[in-house]
Amino acid sequence: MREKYLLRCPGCGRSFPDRYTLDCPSGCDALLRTVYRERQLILRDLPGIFRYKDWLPIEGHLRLDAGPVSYESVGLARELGLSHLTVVFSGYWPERGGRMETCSFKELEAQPTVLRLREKGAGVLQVSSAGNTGRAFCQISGLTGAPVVVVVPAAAAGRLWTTVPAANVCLITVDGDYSDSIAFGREVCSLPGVVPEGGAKNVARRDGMGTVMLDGALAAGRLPDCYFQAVGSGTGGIAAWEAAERLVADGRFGLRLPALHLSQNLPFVPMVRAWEAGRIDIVPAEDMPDAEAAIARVSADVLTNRHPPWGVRGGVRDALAASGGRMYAVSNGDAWSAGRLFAETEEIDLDPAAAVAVASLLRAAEEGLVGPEEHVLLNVTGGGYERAAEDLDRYPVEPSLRVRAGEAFAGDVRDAVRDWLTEQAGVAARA
Ligand SMILES: Cc1ncc(COP(=O)(O)O)c(C=O)c1O
Repeated sequence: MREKYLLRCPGCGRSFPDRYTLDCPSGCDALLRTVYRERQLILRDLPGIFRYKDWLPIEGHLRLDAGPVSYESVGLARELGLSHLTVVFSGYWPERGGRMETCSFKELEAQPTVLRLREKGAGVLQVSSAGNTGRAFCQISGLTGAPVVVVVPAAAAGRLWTTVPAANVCLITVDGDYSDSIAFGREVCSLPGVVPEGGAKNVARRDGMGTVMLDGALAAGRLPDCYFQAVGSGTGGIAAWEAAERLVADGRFGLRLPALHLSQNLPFVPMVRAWEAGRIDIVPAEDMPDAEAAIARVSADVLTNRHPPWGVRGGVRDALAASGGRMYAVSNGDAWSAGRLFAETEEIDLDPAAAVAVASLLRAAEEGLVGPEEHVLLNVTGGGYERAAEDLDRYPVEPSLRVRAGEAFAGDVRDAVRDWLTEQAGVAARA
């Protein structure tokens, strides 16, 4: 194969070149995958995730040193009675080399996504988010100058900050929840030149998140037996599975896929319920009854996606089934205690979502679902907020537009976004 990579549809088996393609041209209900020319992992002498450039859908790299950091746990491992616990940390922890200044693994997806879009010349990115993803994209916009339209629920606007000025962000707040932001974002993409980020369909997002598995396996010298992560969309779990399949094909890291141990935060646990009931589709009445009330009660609200890529070919359900995985429902109380234990034993504060993953590992160790000699990878998807608040500047991202509940993307609102796009095109032409 001449190209660095192709996209392949697991539905119809067709392969084709990438044009920031999010869907199979034949219309299959499947997540496209990247197939790279290099079958073995080559490490590049580049910063952050670009060390893994050969397995990212990009040609160049960004000069950003913000990748996952992996280390062998001592304190938490002793507490849990595990002999081989690799922590892969995404967040701010300078002593360990953690330089994701917005404190979550969403920076892993934002970096290759912004670069892929720029290389494909596809336009201006639109991202809908409940907080962490939007913040990560604002940060990468601030660092690279890439324009981005971010749509968030009004209640989440306070989570949108960066540690560098971000002058090329159009932040739109919507009176409503995450699903309303997604719906409004879709309308914004009807403007010529605005491209949806794509969520789980975006191969750059998944392969960026997959660097957690690559980094952890390199640090341990082998693939783990079990992988722990808290999930909302489950994209990180799919990414871990795909990266592990690549490492199996490489041949130097072991031949068995790690079992995915994925967790959600009670009372909103649609994927746990669908998995336990053996359902191919998430049935709202069964799997997320009283969704609004349930979402309001979780401590980790970034885990409350109502439309995860569950039953789609190559989605979360396939990843769990292929790897012999399992799911955990974690209460707020258990997550809180696990977060405190992690802070005591490893000496860094956690994002509430990462605390959910630690709680699931605690339960697995207690119940013998992982053995003391098994190799475990714990994906700590966010943390270091306290350190970041002490060390770093913080720039709130101010909303450019505030949209009322039910307001259509039309008239003045549409004109305002179009004017912003024209202004951005002028900035790009002058650069
Ligand atoms: C800190 C953190 N952890 C975990 C998740 C879940 O990620 P996903 O389900 O997309 O893999 C999120 C999602 O926003 C997050 O912000």
